[in-house]
Amino acid sequence: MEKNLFDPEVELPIMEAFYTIQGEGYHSGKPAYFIRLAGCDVGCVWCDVKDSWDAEKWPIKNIDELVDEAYKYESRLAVITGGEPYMYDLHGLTKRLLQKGFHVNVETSGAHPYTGMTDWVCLSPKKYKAPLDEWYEVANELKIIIYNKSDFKWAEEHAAKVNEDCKLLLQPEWGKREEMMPLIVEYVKNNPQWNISLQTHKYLQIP
Ligand SMILES: C[S@@+](CC[C@H](N)C(=O)[O-])C[C@H]1O[C@@H](n2cnc3c(N)ncnc32)[C@H](O)[C@@H]1O
Ligand SMILES: Nc1nc2[nH]cc(C(=O)O)c2c(=O)[nH]1
Ligand code: SF4
Ligand SMILES: [Mg+2]
Repeated sequence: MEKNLFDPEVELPIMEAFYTIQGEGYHSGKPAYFIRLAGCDVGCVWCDVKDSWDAEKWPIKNIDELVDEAYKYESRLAVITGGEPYMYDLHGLTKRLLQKGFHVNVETSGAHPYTGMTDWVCLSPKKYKAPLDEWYEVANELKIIIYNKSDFKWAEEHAAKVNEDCKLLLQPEWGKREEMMPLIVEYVKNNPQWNISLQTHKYLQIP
């Protein structure tokens, strides 16, 4: 990995941080403070935050100040996302959030090692850079993005690797949702171990 010019125990590159409603996945509908780390080397063609990829475009922010800002809001749920948050060691950020009484949920592709502490891990594997094996054991939720028909088979390959408590979710790629939703509905009706996840924040037009 590239050598960081900052100490991730103290500061991290941040694209944005905002209070909103968790729009997708198992915890959809819950108010949460989102921290979006800058930087991703996975390169999904359909990524909806490509602006996050180049970490150098974004400021390095102090972790204590970030967590103090999060603490001003009512919810004690924090979601760490990106970018790919595990490009960095998350020990410092997750420890500080937990000390302040937050539940710490993370969104990750699993392409980098697990660091720090979490209450909930949403693993969303990518064809462009496969998850490391360690993530299948820590994942609380497997969220597969359905971009084309072959992704159902690919989803099952990942489901075969996760732990037995892991929730299984299929989420349409946003640009393909009209084409893929009918297939997802049929698939979930026939394979009820899977549930549907929608990006409800996009329908609601909130961040
Ligand atoms: C932007 S990513 C950031 C976290 C991490 N890099 C990852 O991919 O899991 C957050 C979530 O959005 C999903 N996502 C990204 N672009 C999407 C799109 N166009 N349609 C549906 N879901 C998308 C990802 O699969 C992931 O579950
Ligand atoms: N409201 C809202 N919910 C989200 N859940 C996961 C998101 C992400 O980009 O990681 C996201 C996001 O960007 N906004
Ligand atoms: S891993 Fe996540 S942030 Fe990175 S390109 Fe893919 S969807 Fe975007
Ligand atoms: Mg998003």
